[in-house]
Amino acid sequence: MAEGFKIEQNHGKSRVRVTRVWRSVAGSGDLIVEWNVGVSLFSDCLPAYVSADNSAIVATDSMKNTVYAKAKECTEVMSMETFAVLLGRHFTSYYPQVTAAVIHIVEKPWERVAVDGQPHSHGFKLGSEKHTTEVRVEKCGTLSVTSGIEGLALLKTTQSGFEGFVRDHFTLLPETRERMVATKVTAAWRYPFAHVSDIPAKPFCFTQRYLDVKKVLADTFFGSPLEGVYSPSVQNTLYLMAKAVLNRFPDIASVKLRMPNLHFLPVNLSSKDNPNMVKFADDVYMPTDEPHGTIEATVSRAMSRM
Ligand SMILES: O=c1[nH]c(=O)c2[nH]c(=O)[nH]c2[nH]1
Repeated sequence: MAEGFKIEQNHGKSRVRVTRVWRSVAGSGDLIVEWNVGVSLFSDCLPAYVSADNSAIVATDSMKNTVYAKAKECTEVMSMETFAVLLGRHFTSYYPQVTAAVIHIVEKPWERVAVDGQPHSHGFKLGSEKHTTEVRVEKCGTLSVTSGIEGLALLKTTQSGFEGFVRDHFTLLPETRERMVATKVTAAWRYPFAHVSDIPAKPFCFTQRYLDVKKVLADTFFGSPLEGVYSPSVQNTLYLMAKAVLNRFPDIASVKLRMPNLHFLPVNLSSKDNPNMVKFADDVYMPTDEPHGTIEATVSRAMSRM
């Protein structure tokens, strides 16, 4: 409470870009990660807002420097979830006035290349979808860790339709059992670690889990290699994808999926003189993501915490 007003505040540094290289990691050559780090600190610094007293403020410039200093200290390979917990623990234990820290990281998808079928010891190329994490650490050690995927672009040329929806005065869309379906999945799931002491020591468990969840999501979207699986709507496919993740990983309590419906519109072109210039036969489409449908849901186990 200040001067009769309530103020909730936090401050931090966004888009701190850091690259860490670990040299000659056993059996695989150099390892590189490129992280885009966001730090938000919740601290008792009301006087800065109310009476221009900056004495409790941790400079956002110092937060940025801390990211580089801690990356330097990480001499062993580390997942970005573990790095985020490490940063959160540092900020909440080093500064008395900091009550909580939220660390957000997006990893740039550098992937090791193969040359003549052999993994390259120090060559990488950029992939597409990104691994994300958000970690909140409280001073008392209470923890929340979510991980996610951003930009997982998936497409099927068939085995998709959309029927039985509301038809009214404004409806033009024909019903179909044959269409393309494409999306760019954003996913987030929460781990069960409730305290900083619960974080597992195994360095790759978060990274491996990210790869496993991504595979379950994509495999469920596509179905088997030859027949595939029919999608009656993006909504139903989203639900089946989330359910598959929850069934496969009992320690994940809830999954949030955002799946835009990126349209491929049938192309029919005609004029009075040329009525059949381009007649659509499931072959020529106009891709467009503007506008696009937005389908989003969080699927949880009953009694989950997310
Ligand atoms: O899978 C779909 N879900 C919708 O909600 C929707 N709405 C729409 O126009 N096309 C589609 N497709």
